[in-house]
Amino acid sequence: MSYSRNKGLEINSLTVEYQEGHLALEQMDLCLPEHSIYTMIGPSGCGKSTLLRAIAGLVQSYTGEIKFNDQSLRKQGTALIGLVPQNYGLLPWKTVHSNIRMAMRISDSGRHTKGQQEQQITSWLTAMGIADLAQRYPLSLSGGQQQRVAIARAFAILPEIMLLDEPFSALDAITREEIQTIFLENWISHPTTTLFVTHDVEEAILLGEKIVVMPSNKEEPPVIIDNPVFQISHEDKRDSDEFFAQTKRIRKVMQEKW
Ligand SMILES: Nc1ncnc2c1ncn2[C@@H]1O[C@H](COP(=O)(O)OP(=O)(O)OP(=O)(O)O)[C@@H](O)[C@H]1O
Repeated sequence: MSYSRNKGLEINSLTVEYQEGHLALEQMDLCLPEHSIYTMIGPSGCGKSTLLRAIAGLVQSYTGEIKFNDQSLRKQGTALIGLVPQNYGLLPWKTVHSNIRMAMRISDSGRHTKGQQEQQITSWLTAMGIADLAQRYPLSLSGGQQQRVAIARAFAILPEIMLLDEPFSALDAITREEIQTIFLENWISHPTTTLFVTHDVEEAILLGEKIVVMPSNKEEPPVIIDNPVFQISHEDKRDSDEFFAQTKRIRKVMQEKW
């Protein structure tokens, strides 16, 4: 299936200042065409989480513009956004199932029947390998299990924009590879406009159509790198010459910009 690419997500001159004199982001510009997936890496404190939180509407005191298909995201309800935050963002007093169910109820606005929603929840929990945890509460789960619930919840609401803040950081290496594959398969069948923050260079190369490298100097613009590895079939990526060349290229940019 081919998707039209509208303007998508546009960040124009975004500046966030939590405390006077301390800029978390300074005049940042970035564009992600609709239905694209970009990965982002950057040094700690360069403003990656702040960017995701501003797009998601959790940070409102910013200057500049954030638009999706020409509509300002300042207006609530402009676009349905799925956010997987670093702290997972689960409600501790709700079970795993209820956490996902509630997000779907809020976002669905009558598009799907209760039965269809239940089917979706079961299918996402199964895909994430946590179907047996449906009736548990978040605080009784490991970090990696909570992370998988947060990912299942973000997928289940079928968002127009997906924002992920180091979503696989708490997973062991094998589970991480499995979930990366599931994640990418899902993105291919539902190509939501996606910005994926990671500290892992390999993960950035495996999952991004383009890779955004944030500089440590906030006055400098992000470096956007084309990623030919994205075109290679997922299981062959790690062993390809392009993957090694891309790793070298990105490390060089990191050395220059961090
Ligand atoms: N709620 C807040 N109040 C004050 N300052 C904040 C707040 N949140 C973040 N900051 C500051 O804003 C800057 C950017 O933080 P942010 O969390 O966006 O960086 P990051 O690139 O996501 O870092 P990391 O990779 O460590 O998660 C940092 O200097 C941080 O200390």
